[in-house]
Amino acid sequence: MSFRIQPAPPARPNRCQLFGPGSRPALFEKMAASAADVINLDLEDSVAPDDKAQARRNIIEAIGDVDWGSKTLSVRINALDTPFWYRDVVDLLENASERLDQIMIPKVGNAADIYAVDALVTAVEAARGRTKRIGFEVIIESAAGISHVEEIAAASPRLQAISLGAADFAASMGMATTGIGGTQENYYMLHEGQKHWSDPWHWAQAAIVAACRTHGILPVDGPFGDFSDDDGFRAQALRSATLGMVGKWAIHPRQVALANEVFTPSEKVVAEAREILVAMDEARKTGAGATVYKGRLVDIASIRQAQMIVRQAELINA
Ligand SMILES: CC(=O)SCCNC(=O)CCNC(=O)[C@H](O)C(C)(C)COP(=O)(O)OP(=O)(O)OC[C@H]1O[C@@H](n2cnc3c(N)ncnc32)[C@H](O)[C@@H]1OP(=O)(O)O
Ligand SMILES: O=CC(=O)O
Ligand SMILES: [Mg+2]
Repeated sequence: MSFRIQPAPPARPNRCQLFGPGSRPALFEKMAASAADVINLDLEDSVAPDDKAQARRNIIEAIGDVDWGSKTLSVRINALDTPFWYRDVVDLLENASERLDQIMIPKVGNAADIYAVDALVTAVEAARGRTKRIGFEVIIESAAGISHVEEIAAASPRLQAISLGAADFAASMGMATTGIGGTQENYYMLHEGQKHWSDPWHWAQAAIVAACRTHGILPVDGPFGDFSDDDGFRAQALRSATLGMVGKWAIHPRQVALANEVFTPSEKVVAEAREILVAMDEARKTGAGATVYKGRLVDIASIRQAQMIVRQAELINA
């Protein structure tokens, strides 16, 4: 471990982030009643330019009027290369109730993007005497974003979560696909005449996880576009969880239960983690740093792995 201890990420569940367009207020109560940990009301790409102003009004009203329970409530603003984003920030922070937890900044390309939003948010908060400090979450979904992911993760103490946005990421990278996440037909290795599919999102996810873990931020997998493909969603989510991500977006309500299932450690996994902690405690009493659990090595690093799983389970059940 470096001299600088790895900071812990925000201690809240983030297994599923359910999105809905701000231009469809009829969905808001349904989103609030869902089992998602985080709600993302969208002002960006699911809202047509002519509907942006009305969507802002819908969202501001709903933040105060809808019972969002204990969910984390987030609004995705428009990107910094549009004429909409400053008005999103100003209107939200001047008019929305303090129930709002976060704003999500899409298409961030470098730390300066976050600095710019932070400066505006800080000024409006001070001017309006808002007592609750708004958190940020961002989407890495461009070549610039992934190239600067570490400086982005370090950019603001407001930052709570970073998501991979597979759709815009693919577009920015010039990837030969119109699919949003998941297996890509042409991304395979050939071995003795057999195709073995690889994961084109893997490296970007791993880079995001590393940047997030370095700076105490939640790494999240973004959208999976084909909402009729439950198995495909589950496979993508399982890969993300294995890499260290804590949750995944749902762009349709049927994906919420799938994300919750994958990102909630199963009873079996938690029981095994607890057994490893007990085995290592026994080993410690005999002065050993390593022991055998179910025929395999466990050592002091296994304590940290097991603790991550137990902590995640405790967070969800809190
Ligand atoms: C690449 C990106 O940026 S992804 C993030 C931005 N995109 C989004 O926010 C899109 C979010 N999703 C949606 O807009 C919609 O789910 C769509 C357009 C994909 C599909 O909408 P519909 O055609 O209405 O879906 P469908 O008919 O299957 O809906 C089934 C039920 O779920 C409800 N529902 C649909 N979407 C949502 C949602 N996002 N949240 C909550 N409930 C929803 C419908 O109202 C319907 O309810 P009912 O049974 O009471 O009538
Ligand atoms: O905003 C999300 C994406 O995939 O693009
Ligand atoms: Mg996008």
